[in-house]
Amino acid sequence: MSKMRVYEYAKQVDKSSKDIVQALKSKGVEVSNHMSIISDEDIKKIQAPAKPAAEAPKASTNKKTENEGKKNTNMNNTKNNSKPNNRGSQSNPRGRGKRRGSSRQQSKSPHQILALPKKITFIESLTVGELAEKLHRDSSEVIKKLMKLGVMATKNESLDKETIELITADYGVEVEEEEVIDKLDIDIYTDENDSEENRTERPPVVTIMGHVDHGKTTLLDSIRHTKVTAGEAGGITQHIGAYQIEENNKKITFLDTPGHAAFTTMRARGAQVTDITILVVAADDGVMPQTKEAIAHAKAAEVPIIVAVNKMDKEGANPDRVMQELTEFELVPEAWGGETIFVNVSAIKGEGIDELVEMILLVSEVEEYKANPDKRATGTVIEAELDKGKGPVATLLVQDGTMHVGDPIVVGNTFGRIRAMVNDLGRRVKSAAPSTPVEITGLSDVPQAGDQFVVFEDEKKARSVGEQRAARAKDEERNLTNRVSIDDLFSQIQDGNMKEINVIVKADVQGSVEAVKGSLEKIDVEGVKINIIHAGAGAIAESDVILASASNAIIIGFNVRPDVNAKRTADVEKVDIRQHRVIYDAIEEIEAAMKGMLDPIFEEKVIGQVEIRQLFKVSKIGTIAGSYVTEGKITRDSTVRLIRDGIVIYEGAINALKRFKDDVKEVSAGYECGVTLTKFNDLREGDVIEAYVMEEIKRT
Ligand SMILES: Nc1nc2c(ncn2[C@@H]2O[C@H](COP(=O)(O)OP(=O)(O)OP(=O)(O)O)[C@@H](O)[C@H]2O)c(=O)[nH]1
Repeated sequence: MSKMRVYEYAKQVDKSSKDIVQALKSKGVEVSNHMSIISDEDIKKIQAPAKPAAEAPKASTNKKTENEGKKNTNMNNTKNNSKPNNRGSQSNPRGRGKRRGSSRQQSKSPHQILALPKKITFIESLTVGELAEKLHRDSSEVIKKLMKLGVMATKNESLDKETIELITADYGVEVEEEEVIDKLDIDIYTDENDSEENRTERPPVVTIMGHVDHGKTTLLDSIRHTKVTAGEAGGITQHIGAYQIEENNKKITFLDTPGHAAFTTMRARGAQVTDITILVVAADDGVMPQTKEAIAHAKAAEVPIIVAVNKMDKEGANPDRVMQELTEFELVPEAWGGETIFVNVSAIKGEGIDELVEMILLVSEVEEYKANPDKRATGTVIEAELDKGKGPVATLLVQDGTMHVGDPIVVGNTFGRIRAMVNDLGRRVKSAAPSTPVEITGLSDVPQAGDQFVVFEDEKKARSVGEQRAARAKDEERNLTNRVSIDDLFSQIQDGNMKEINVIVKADVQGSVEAVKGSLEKIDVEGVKINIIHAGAGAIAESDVILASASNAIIIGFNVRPDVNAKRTADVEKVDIRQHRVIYDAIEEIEAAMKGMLDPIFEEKVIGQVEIRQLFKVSKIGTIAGSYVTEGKITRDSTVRLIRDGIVIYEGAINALKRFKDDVKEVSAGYECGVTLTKFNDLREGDVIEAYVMEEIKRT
């Protein structure tokens, strides 16, 4: 009994919480409101010497009951006399059970006091009316009590947990929030039949990540060819998105879906499949943007990293430089006193593969990956597609338990019975142990990569859960009206739906990233926090959009553009990408949106993309970009942006747009053209010119 809330104490001594807060403050006790927690010592400070210490609970309870009784009688009288209609309207919107409650109240004589319940329960929230009913009190009485606490609520308004607790405490009624068990959560159907002794060693699951062209695919192929003997493979290896090798009777599972995508999509969907990440860094190129991104992903997932320094056969190979560069990311080689394993390899020549495999086994020995093969299987979807002949096919990674042909299964929002299983060697198998990837058929629909699966005990249950999950997913999709966008930030903040704004920041250079981050964090709009969930240098990638979609975030791009995939995904997922060239503009826009002061804006509409294929230097004119319109069209009067590797190099106007020798007004997709830009000559082959116009957008 050493701690209580201000309002509890206030009730005991029959004073208002406000008075108590003031009294406490005047004695130097730091309290902010009725919910603040105070100790016996604090209480002592404000107790007048004449008044005995806090009344014995018994006495105060009695007093309260008396009080409540009186109030209740009054309320009933008032209502009966002056508001006869209220009652009818009150029972209207209620459900059956609830109506019974109110009719019970109705049948009582106005003078008869209904006892308060000892305890009430609720799920998530209650409306004022529902709470009143549970307390056997009239709504207007509860509304008055709320007013006293400074809460203005109508009968149909929902109350949050804290307010429900306040009111019930005021009545001296116990309250408990009931946890809802989601019958459609497949986790609850996993096989409970588990114990530590049943868990045995399982193969590690390895993902290969690294910068474009550093040799991920070549390394995966090389490992597979070196370690899977031709005889075993029967000459045909099957691409199922993952494969297993065996070395010294120990297996290793490799995911060969592109590492980053696998990581981001799966992690965005809450799945963690990777045990070890191989970070491939080309010895002649060193640490590059995607190397950094890969490190960030692996670290966020707390997955151990083994560095494979690739392309050692190349003349310019400089493994020391790679090591040096990686120390900045806390990847320090053992030779230099660190803990990170570095292996020099040449994927193309198959050199260093043995050592790499050995190191993977070493890490897995240390980490002791375990699973229980004697229970119903659970795991994650690696890949899935619709096959014309076979129907939905999915590669599943069994993460725990053993899967058998014939098992009833729920996979994401679909279900089925496993008709056939094929392993990575293209062979039909009857069962799949932990860490084994298998391609299955027999599902009723195509699941998504990253979906979880659970083998069920009986098929009927699997069907019922699967069907309901599918229905719910459909509903959710329908309800996914709008993700957060700048335009509706203010209304969401106003509605109280938005307490935190998730933001992803992408900029051309790290310096800008830091600057944008810093300024965003400084924005101060009452009660709303900006939460930067990811920030980095480089183009806006699909993984950024997926992350934004998973966390309902806005992407702010500073001097960078989304690539094609990112743009497509952003359209589908309705992710708001805001692009700016001046940091101040970006900050101002967010701040204005948060305050509901957005000016009517012109929005840019990209009308086409042009790829520069060949350059012609003409002494008087400058550089002419021999180009090809890949998408949409380019017009003479459109504004253009020159993009190189996702970074905006130039923004301005077209100087001349020609087809052959003629000036033209516009050129459409599929045609070649010659372009010169106003006051800009540093064009390169492979650059992309994006043409856009500004359109006024009507706010809805
Ligand atoms: N000399 C040399 N070239 C290599 C080696 N490994 C890969 N390459 C070459 O580097 C290029 C890129 O290799 P990939 O395996 O496609 O690289 P990646 O990282 O999978 O590339 P993306 O899939 O585009 O991200 C190819 O031309 C390979 O032949 C190596 O060990 N030595």
